[in-house]
Amino acid sequence: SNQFCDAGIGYGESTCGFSTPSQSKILIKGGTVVNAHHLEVADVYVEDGIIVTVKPDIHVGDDVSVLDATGKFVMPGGIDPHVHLAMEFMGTESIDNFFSGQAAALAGGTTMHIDFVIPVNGSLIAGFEAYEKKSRNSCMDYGFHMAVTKWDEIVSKEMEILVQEKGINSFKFFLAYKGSFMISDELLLQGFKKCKSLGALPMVHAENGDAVDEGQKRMIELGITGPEGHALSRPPVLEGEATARAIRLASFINTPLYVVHVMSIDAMEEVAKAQKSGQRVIGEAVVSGLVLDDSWLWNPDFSIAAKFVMSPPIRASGHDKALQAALSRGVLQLVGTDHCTFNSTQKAFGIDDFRKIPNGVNGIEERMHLVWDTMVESGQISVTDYVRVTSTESARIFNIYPKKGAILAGSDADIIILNPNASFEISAKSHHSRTDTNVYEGKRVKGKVEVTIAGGRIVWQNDELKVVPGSGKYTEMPPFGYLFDGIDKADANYLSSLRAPVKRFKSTA
Ligand SMILES: NC(=O)NCCC(=O)O
Ligand SMILES: [Zn+2]
Ligand SMILES: [Zn+2]
Repeated sequence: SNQFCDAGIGYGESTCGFSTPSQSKILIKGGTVVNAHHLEVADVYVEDGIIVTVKPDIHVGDDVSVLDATGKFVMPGGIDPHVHLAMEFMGTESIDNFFSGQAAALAGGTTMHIDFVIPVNGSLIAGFEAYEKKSRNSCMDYGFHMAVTKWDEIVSKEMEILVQEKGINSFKFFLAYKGSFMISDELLLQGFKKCKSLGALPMVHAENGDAVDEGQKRMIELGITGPEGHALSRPPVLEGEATARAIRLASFINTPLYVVHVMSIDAMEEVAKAQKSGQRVIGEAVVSGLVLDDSWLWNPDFSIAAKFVMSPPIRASGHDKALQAALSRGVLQLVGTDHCTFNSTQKAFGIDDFRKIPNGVNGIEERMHLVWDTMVESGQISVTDYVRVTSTESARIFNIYPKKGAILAGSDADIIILNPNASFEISAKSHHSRTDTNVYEGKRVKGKVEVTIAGGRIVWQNDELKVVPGSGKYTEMPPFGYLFDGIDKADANYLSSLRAPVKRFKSTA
């Protein structure tokens, strides 16, 4: 049997679905091909993992697998910019590893994700090496962000090595999780400066960790120890404060900034305000923030309530709709998931104390469907905007466009075929994640990814996965992406304004 055949994962039938797909030539016929800037009815011809031609009426020989996409949308595979597979966190490890999480992703139309490397004892390089091992059984392409959790000359040097030699172009700073990942403003400033000098994008988890700590103590003193205490202990004002602080410090350094998982109106409005003043701030939505509300946290069944515990918390009804509107207005530019799954046993670590419930929800498999159903089916965004927020914008921000995020000649053959007329119900019974629950349980969605092609192979078709461990490639992401264009000119203008000579005289009075 295959060493990756993991009991509890239903990949295909008796074989675990590990028949090696052999289609090296594929023609997708008659679909509506959608890119972020344009949509047209055309055929797409793929050979050896690369898109060769996109135009109407392509004719091919018998050695080519033909897929009929008439009446369907042919789009770039999703890129999930925010994922934590096999993450050691809160005394345990998130249960989807690189293989199971990616298999789930592929079944849901996502063909690439960017994961967060966590340092080992503060060492970035040791963390990177650990993640190289974790990701060896990958079945789809992936990239890495790097978290920075302490500061010294070694860390600074390691950042250089990671950017210049290891294909990393983004660093995440946690303003929350006091006592573990949280960093000070001093470190944040040093980190921002270093990122800017390397052309790497700083990212922040924006919640005030000191205040969260205080809020948690307050809840425990009040005797509120259940999952609702999680939301009550870290209200939107703490997300708004940290978002504003990070944005203003980024402005002071004059670096672009990426705010991960914007979960509240408070944080979203800070992002909007900064953008309005011309600051380069990216706001990332996550699916849970767009479609869920916090009422679940008051569910009397602990195992139901606990599965919704993530940070920043899922907010009261109203924040979800406001975040959807922000996504359609362009205040939030892209959608991730923060997929970080813990099963019921792991969640139960916090049965007597919400502070011990491992934080995180699923979503890597559901994101493409939920964004389609919530945003496109409702008429809030166009089909081209759907491609932009689920794929293209990630590729542009992390500087891998148009290799990823486009259906263009020369791009990687990461493609989905979505049937807008099909619908299905999301359930832990049928999902492909290793976790035993699903925060979207029972939700019916319109629109279904019927085919996923990753790296030129058909990996998802007829509700069956054919995935190969080890077939996913690490995707290096070069520094100085588009967000850095012109930053040097702004700096030069600023410096020359400081050095404008002041004609000064000495007062004799
Ligand atoms: N979000 C969450 O609850 N878990 C993953 C770690 C993080 O992104 O903060
Ligand atoms: Zn976070
Ligand atoms: Zn996260």
